[in-house]
Amino acid sequence: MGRSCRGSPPSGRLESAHDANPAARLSPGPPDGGSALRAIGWPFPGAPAEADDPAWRQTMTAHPQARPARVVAQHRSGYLVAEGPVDGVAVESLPEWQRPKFPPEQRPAVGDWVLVEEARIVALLPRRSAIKRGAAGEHYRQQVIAANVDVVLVVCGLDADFNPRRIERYLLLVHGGGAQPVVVLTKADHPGADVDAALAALADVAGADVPVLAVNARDRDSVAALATWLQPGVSAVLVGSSGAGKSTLTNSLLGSERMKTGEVRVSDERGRHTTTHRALIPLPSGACLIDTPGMRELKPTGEEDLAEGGFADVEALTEQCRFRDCRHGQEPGCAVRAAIESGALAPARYASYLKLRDEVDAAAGQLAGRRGGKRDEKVAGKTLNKRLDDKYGKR
Ligand SMILES: Nc1nc2c(ncn2[C@@H]2O[C@H](COP(=O)(O)OP(=O)(O)OP(=O)(O)O)[C@@H](O)[C@H]2O)c(=O)[nH]1
Ligand SMILES: [Zn+2]
Repeated sequence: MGRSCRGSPPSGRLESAHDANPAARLSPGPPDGGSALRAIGWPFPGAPAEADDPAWRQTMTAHPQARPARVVAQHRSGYLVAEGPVDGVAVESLPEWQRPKFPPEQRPAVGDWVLVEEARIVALLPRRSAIKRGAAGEHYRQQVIAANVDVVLVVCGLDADFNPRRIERYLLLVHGGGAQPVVVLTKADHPGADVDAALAALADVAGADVPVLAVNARDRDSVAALATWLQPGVSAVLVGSSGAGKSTLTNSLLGSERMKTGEVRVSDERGRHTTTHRALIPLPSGACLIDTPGMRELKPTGEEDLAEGGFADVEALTEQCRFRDCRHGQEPGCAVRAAIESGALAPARYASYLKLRDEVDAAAGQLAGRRGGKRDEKVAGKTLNKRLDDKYGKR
């Protein structure tokens, strides 16, 4: 979504006019017409039953007694869900989600919207976007880190943390998940910060469709530049390495000091209180931040597209090599080497491309193996390798 509009808010489709409608009174959901849900990222104005998404309306019609709620956390045998900017409550999962064979990426994750009836989830509203990563382990898995994310703020400090390669990686992984990435360079106020140099270093990393902003995360006025992407109904997440300024940014967006870890108490199924991380943070702007652990180490899932995910320039070069299976070594007519020699392609960016390409390929092979079932793993991997060879040349 919003991929073509540099600098414009992602909420155009979220704000289609739905004025007060008498049907709202008959709708499931809280009596306030949905504003409590809206504070935690419900993507549509107006009452829940008026959701501007036919699939959502259909699911809600099938469960007229149920109420929409957002998943805040996964729980031993169920989920914690919230119906507004209040503590989550424990609800039971749909039985099929508990089956060991059920694909983990199809189970609700933080940020998913579900329909709840008497402390039981009765349906999952179709996911509109997802930030996924490949999960390490013997069996290849995809892990949904956060669902229904509209905006991903890729946070990177303009100090020693500044690393175009890491930003590249985040952008590749965010791409394809359906969310708009925005690069936020913090610590612009540091004496050593060179904003112009950083923007130049990111010129081919963040394409025309990825806004880049330099801010002082401690300064509310500076952070106000993000308002465009944080309008009502928008769900945003912050990604970035430790110390990049995510908490500082969150506090400035909140306009008040908040505990660093945002601990809150929730009731578990026995009515006991446990302490947990607050996953949905309503912002004064009307947007909602999803703060979930697990965003730190992002590994490709195998579904990323290097050309569309920020490496269109390098992919285009590889297609100009004289030999289709060029390995960009000593072959004559190699467009990649020529570009590096002429300075048109930074060696570090090319190295990063190769590394990410290998990671994506490896994950894609495992993914194909998994999708094809255990027995077919080799065959599926071969087919995929052939496709990759056609695409990238033999390696
Ligand atoms: N001067 C200045 N300091 C900043 C800025 N952003 C962050 N800092 C400081 O950098 C340090 C780390 O910032 P945090 O907000 O804790 O970083 P974080 O990304 O939340 O780190 P983790 O919680 O470890 O993931 C703190 O001392 C902040 O005050 C900025 O834009 N300007
Ligand atoms: Zn070549």
